[in-house]
Amino acid sequence: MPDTATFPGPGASNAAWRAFLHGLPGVDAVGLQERAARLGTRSIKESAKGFAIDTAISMIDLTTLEGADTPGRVRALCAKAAGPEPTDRSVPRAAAVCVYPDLVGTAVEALRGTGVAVASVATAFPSGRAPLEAKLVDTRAAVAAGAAEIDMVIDRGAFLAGDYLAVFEEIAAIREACGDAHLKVILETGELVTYDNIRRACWLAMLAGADFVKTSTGKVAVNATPANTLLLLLAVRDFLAATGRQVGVKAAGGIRTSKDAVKYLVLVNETVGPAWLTPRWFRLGASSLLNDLLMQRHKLRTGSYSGPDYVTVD
Ligand SMILES: O=C[C@H](O)COP(=O)(O)O
Repeated sequence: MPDTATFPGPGASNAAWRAFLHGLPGVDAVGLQERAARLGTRSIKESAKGFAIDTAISMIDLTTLEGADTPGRVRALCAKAAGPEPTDRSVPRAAAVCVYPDLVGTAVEALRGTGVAVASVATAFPSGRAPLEAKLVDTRAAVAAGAAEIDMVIDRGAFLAGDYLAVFEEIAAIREACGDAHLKVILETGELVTYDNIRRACWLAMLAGADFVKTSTGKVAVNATPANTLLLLLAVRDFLAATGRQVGVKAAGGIRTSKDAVKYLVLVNETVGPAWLTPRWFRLGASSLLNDLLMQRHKLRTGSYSGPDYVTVD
């Protein structure tokens, strides 16, 4: 675990950042994948399944990030996030609804008084390719419209070119533009090529002020995986030990089944433990997971799957 004495201080040069990030311990890729796979096969007791499903529902950032999104679609999603099963009030609400910045106002209106947060992607999502000034405008607009959480994506081009200082400064500037809103930093792990790079990007984001580190946009070939999520969990654990500051983790992209969601909860429980096992510190970013969780919940309670009319279309 890195010592705080080795952290680059304010005004550190790119060379200092490079020395710090490349001085982090290398990732044992085979060991990481084996550990993630082993934890993924761990079964949970039948009695704990209901709790796990409800916990997963409460951790969802219910997401729609399509060019064809409409206010009507966002309102329907908000209704679903606030009351996933209208005839059963025991179903927990989702943690947040995640939308593009121009739809934040619609979501804020629809979710008022429900306790569900509005999250918005910003900073030229999903590519991250725009001038910093445009990214700041994007972020401020989303916050001004009422977003309580901003999901920013890092500039992978700068990171892969070794321009760590630029990535650090950009995250720090967006963190400042967020004001009271929480900042989730999307590393886009599927484009960072190596596990060592994922660990470096994660430390860079945490040191720049990220409230959450998030695996993926959901828009590339490889999104959340148990291995890259495990790597983030180990980093936030080490960061807490080194600095006393807790950072959340969001696994996002490609998580569609209850089985997968429960695997992520087992990963959290077995690595960083109950301190992260709440929506405050762990999220599942997903556009089409909720229905499967609702169907499994119904099966657990009644012994049979519901008919096709039981859940609304995602
Ligand atoms: O942040 C959430 C992701 O964009 C959702 O990805 P997904 O559509 O694969 O569930």
